[in-house]
Amino acid sequence: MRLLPISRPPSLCALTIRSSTSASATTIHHNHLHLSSSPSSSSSSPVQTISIVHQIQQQENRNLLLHIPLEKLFVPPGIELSLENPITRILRGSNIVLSPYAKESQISEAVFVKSSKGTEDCPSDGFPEFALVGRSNVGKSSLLNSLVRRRKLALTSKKPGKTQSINHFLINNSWYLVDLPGYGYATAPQTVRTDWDDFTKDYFLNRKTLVSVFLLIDASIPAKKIDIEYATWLTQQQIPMTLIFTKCDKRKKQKNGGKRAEENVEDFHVMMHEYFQEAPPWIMTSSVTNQGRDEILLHIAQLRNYWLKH
Ligand SMILES: Nc1nc2c(ncn2[C@@H]2O[C@H](COP(=O)(O)OP(=O)(O)OP(=O)(O)O)[C@@H](O)[C@H]2O)c(=O)[nH]1
Ligand SMILES: [Mg+2]
Repeated sequence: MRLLPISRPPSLCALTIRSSTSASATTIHHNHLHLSSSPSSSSSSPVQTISIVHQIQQQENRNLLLHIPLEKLFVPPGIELSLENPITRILRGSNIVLSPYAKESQISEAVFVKSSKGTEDCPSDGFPEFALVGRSNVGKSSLLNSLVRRRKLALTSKKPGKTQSINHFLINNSWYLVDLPGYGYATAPQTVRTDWDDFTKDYFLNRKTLVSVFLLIDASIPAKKIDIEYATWLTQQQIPMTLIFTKCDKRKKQKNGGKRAEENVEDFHVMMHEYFQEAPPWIMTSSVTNQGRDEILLHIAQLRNYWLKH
């Protein structure tokens, strides 16, 4: 098995940490991060260099290494990374560190509850919820179906603009997945589109039980300006956001920019770099191969369980 590193700008390759003790080295075991101390020969100052290496199994059986600097990891609430706590699991195909809160992640029941036209109409039982948003056709409804392992719970379509309201799906009778209308192009008239945008943004700003917005980005094409704008808006409004890269199963095509999914993901991070003070959680997925399904469910579980306890 040959592991090929992805080329990337130097700024994204490694994090340098000042340490009061001797310099340290990092050993990576697949998705585990293992920090350990060892003397450094290349540096006279006590400096520690750490990078996280990710192994991503590609559809065509290529293995790629994805380097994630420590500062770009998403450390969920409830844990701290330190040399005293040396082995930490990173969710495959993501920058998300696993915490002890990631319990009871699997879905045993999913029920469509209601379609709402505004935040006030949404269910009022206080259960925590996670909302899927993204450009029309990015794969929101497909991802929801993949997560709940039902082919047709949320309606999908090749034609953009299928989902037109706030749709609540009750999971395990204790939390919600919420399917939202897409932004960007849609076959609906401009006035109706503006309406969706308004009520979606009002929902983000005013929904008290919203734990995280899942912003879906199509990884089979280069990032769109509108995705950057949406991510920036959510960040500016301090709305918790997880970036979900979709369609990672698709092969690269010249007409779509000629880049592999992980290269488009990397480009997106580079473009967003200046807007984020802290790295948001991100994860690579496919609703065709179900890549990332268990990982998203673990991510949801740890955010949800922490939210319920605090
Ligand atoms: N290859 C591939 N195709 C996908 C994936 N996810 C969705 N699609 C396809 O993309 C198209 C749009 O999927 P939807 O799930 O309806 O997209 P949506 O974001 O809910 O769209 P709107 O409701 O219109 O905003 C469909 O033809 C899906 O089959 C994926 O992971 N891989
Ligand atoms: Mg949809």
